[in-house]
Amino acid sequence: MNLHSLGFGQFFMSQIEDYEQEIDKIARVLAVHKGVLEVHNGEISAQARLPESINMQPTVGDFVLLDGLLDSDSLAVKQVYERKSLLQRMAAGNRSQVQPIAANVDYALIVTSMNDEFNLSRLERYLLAIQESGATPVVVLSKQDLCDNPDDYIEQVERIARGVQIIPISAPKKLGLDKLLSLLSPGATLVAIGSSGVGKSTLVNYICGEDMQKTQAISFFDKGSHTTTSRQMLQAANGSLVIDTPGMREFQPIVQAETISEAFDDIESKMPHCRYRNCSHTVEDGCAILKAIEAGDIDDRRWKNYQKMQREQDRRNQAFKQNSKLRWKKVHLDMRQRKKMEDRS
Ligand SMILES: Nc1nc2c(ncn2[C@@H]2O[C@H](COP(=O)(O)OP(=O)(O)OP(=O)(O)O)[C@@H](O)[C@H]2O)c(=O)[nH]1
Ligand SMILES: [Zn+2]
Repeated sequence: MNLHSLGFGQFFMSQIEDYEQEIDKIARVLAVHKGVLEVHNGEISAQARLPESINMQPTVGDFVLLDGLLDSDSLAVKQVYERKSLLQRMAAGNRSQVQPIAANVDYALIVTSMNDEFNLSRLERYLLAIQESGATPVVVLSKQDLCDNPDDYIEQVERIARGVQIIPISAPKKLGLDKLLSLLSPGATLVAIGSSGVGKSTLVNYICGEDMQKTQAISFFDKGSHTTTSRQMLQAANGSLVIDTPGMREFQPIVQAETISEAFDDIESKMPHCRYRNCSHTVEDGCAILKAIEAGDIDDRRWKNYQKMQREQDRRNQAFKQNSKLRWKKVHLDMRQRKKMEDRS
């Protein structure tokens, strides 16, 4: 066991300035608690403090440089390495704050159950966030044992997620496990995301093996003292790394305009065919979108979701702009204040 068995590779090596100095002080973040990180270097785990002056806020899956060896008494994070991928969303409740979910993920499993919980618009939103993150999305359709028509669900997903692997599973019937396991390779990182109760933790236990706690090389912190409200990384018996996340009630992905355009190309490619250049696609005669919806070429649901994501993107841009304006205002005020003080002295 070493850092490489935790997914450390060339991408991170190339960021190391002084190999001899740094390599023994690098670790991966297993969990984040208030101001304290649980880290592991493939051999031992440790806790590290998070100074306020850090270059970026670490999250589960990050590789960090510490200020000492992992067996030191008191450790702090010195640096967070650039990420291979970063899954994030807008914080629920605070519409101008970005919340990282997991870093350096290879596969992001969107878990959704084949029952009333199933929601294509939400799935679309998860898919866009993953596309933006740099990870590969996989759709896991859970609770197949409770469903009479799994093929209906699979077809619906296929329509909105072209080229994305779809894996129907049942934990009690042990269906789909082989397909899931084929994604796992030593050092690969997976994250499971989705609403509460869809079976993420069940899936993670399923992947990691029932007797995970015993077989695992990574010794995990006492689960009893941390509630399942926090994200954490576990290691499966075959050496892949799996991140469990708490259910998300509200999911606003952070996506660039280009990502939206790419994902909704079926919609945007019709817009130039509207009769009027500035068509609002609401009431106009000769609107290609309205026509396509009417003809059933575009799903009304998908159109609404597209519009919602566009609106959210506009609002985010506004909020970010506002934030940076405020920051600059403060910088200028500080500067003026300092100048005054200097003038006086
Ligand atoms: N019948 C059936 N039940 C399942 C399956 N997977 C999970 N469950 C059950 O669904 C319930 C919720 O499963 P969890 O794994 O805790 O769901 P979760 O997504 O981790 O939920 P949160 O931790 O709240 O986000 C549990 O009672 C599981 O036993 C499945 O494939 N079939
Ligand atoms: Zn139009």
